[in-house]
Amino acid sequence: MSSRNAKMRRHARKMRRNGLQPMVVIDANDRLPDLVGVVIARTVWRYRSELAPPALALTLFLMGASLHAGHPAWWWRALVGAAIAACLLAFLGGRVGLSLRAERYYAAAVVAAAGSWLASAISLGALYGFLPQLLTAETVVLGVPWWTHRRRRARVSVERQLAAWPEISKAIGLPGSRLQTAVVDVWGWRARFALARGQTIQDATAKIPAIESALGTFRGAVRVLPTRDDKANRFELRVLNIDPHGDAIPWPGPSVTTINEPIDLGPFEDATAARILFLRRHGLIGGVAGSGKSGGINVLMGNLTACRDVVIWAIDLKRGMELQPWASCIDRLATTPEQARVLLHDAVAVLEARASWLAANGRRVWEPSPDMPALVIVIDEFAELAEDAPESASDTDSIARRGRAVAVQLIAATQRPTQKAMGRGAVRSQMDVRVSFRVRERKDVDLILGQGMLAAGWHAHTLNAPGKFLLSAPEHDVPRRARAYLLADETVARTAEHHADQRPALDAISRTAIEEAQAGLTAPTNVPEPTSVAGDADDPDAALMAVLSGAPDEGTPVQLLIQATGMSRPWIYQRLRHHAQNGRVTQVSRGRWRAADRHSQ
Ligand SMILES: Nc1ncnc2c1ncn2[C@@H]1O[C@H](COP(=O)(O)OP(=O)(O)OP(=O)(O)O)[C@@H](O)[C@H]1O
Repeated sequence: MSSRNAKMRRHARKMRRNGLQPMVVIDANDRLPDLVGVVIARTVWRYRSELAPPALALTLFLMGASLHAGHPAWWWRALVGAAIAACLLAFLGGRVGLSLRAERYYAAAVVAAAGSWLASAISLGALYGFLPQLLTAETVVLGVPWWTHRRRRARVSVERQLAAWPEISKAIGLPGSRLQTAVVDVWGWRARFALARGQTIQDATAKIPAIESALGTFRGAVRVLPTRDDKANRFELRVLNIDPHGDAIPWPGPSVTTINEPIDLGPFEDATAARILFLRRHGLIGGVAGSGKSGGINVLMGNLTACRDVVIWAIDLKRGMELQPWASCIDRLATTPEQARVLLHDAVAVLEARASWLAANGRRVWEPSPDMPALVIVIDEFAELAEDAPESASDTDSIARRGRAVAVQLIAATQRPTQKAMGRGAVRSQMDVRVSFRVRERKDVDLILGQGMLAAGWHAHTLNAPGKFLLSAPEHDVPRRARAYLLADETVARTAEHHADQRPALDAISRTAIEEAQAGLTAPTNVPEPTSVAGDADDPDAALMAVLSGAPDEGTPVQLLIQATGMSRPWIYQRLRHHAQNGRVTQVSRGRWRAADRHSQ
C-alpha cells in the first residue's frame, strides 16, 4: 500500500507541474485508499456536532437490536432510567451547564423520547412495525433545535477556529502556546492558553493585531487578559463577535446610598459592573475632549448625591457649564478662580480641624456618616484651576497628601494631567483611582494611569467611542474596557431635584473650621480695633452687642467677635444663640452675624 501511495504522490506532483489538479480515482473493486479513509474520518470529526443526532439514533438502534436479542425483559430498565434522567435534567440541568430553561426542557425531551424508543425496541425488536420510521422522525424533529441552536453553532465555529491554533501560534510568534479551555458567552467567546517557557502575557498583548488577523475577527475584537489565577505563563483571550458597548448604556440609577459602598460606573465587556470604592480616596479622570469625562462625572454625581454621608463641593471654571445642573445638590460651587481659591482654603481648614479632632479623640480615620459626612471636592478641568488660581496649588497639594484619613477627597478631571496641568505638586501621584477615557497619544496613557501602564497593556488610545474607559485602582489591576452609563440631560435634572432634599450639611467641626478660616481670610485691615468698638472690656456681652450693632450689612465674622470680647468660641456661639432666640441678633450668612435692629441698640 505504501509503494502505491508513493506512486500516487509522484503522479500528483507530475500533474501539478503540468498545471493540472490531482484527482483520486477509486476502483469499485479496490480497497479505499488510506487518503479517503483519513478524509472521511476527518470530516466526521469536523462535523461531529452536526452529526450528533443521527449518531445518537444509530446508537439507539444498535442497542435496541442487541438488547432485544439478549435481554428483551430489560425494556423497563431503559424506561425507568430515561424517566429519572429526564426529570433530573429538567429540574437540575443548570448544574451541568444547561443555564436556560428551554435548554433543560429540550434535553429532558430528548432523553425521554430516546428512552421510550429504546424500551420499545428492546421489548419488540428494533425493526418491529413503524419503530424505524419513528426513530427517523424523532431524529429529524428533535434534531432541528439542535442544528439551529445559536450557542452550539457558535461553540463549533470557535472549536474550528481554535483547531488551527498550533499553526496560528507559530505564525504570530507565540510558538508552543497551547489552548486549555474555550467557552462561548453572550458576546463572543473566551479561551485560556498556556504560554511556552519564557513567554509572557505582555508578549501576547503585543501580538493582538496578529491574533485578530489570524482568527479573522474584526479589528479591535481581541482582548488579552491575565487568567483568574494570575499565573504568569497563562493568558485569557477574549474575542468579541458583537461589541457589548456598541450602544450607549442608559444609567440605571444610583448604585449606592453611602460612600462606604463601591460606585458602579458602567459595565465591563463581560457585563460585570465596573464598581469602585471612593471612600478616603482621590480620583483622577482623564481623556481627550469629547471622550466622555463629563459623562463620567455625571455618573459619579448621580451616585454621590444619593449618599447621605457625602457633602459635595465643586469647582467648575468653565463658568459652571458642566456642574451647574447639579447645583441644587452641591453645597458649594466655585465658578471663578477667586471662589475656587477660597473653597480650597476652606477645605484645608476642614482637613486640619478634622485631623485635630481625630487626634484629640484617639481616632485614626474619619468614618463618614450623615452627621459627619465625607467632603468630596469635584474639580472639572483641573488644568484651568492650576492656570487661573496657581496660588491654590499648595491647598490642593495638602488635600491630596493628607485628605484621605479625614475623608476630604479630590476628584479631578482633566484632558492631559501633565505635571503643569496638575499644579506641579503631589496631586497626580496621590490619585488612588484613575479613570482613563480615550487619549490621543499613546504616551498619555502613562500620564493618566501611571508610569509603565501602556507597556502593561492599558491601551486607552484604542478606545473607540465616547464613554469607554479603563479603570485602574488597587482592586482593578487588569486593563478591562468598560463603558460609562449615559445620563441624559433630563435624567440629570430629575436626579438632582430628587436628591436635593436629602443632602447632608457639614458637621460642626468642619463648619467651625470654615468660619475661622473665612474670618482669617476676610478680616479687613480697616476695621477699628475690636476693643475700641466694644468699648466695655469688663462686660463681654455688652461688648458683643456693641460690635454686632456696628456690624455692616454683610455681618461681622465670628473671629472678630472673639477678638472683640476676648471670650472663647463656644461662649460666643452660646450667646449668639441666646440673643438670636430673643430676636436680638441675626445670622446673615455662614459665620457672619449682626444685630437684628442695629439702630435701636
Ligand atoms: N457614556 C457615554 N455613552 C455614550 N455616549 C457618551 C457617553 N459619554 C459621553 N458620550 C457622548 O460624547 C459626547 C461628549 O462627551 P463629554 O462631554 O462627556 O466629553 P468630555 O470628555 O467631557 O469633553 P470635554 O472635555 O470637551 O468636556 C457627549 O455629548 C455624548 O453624546
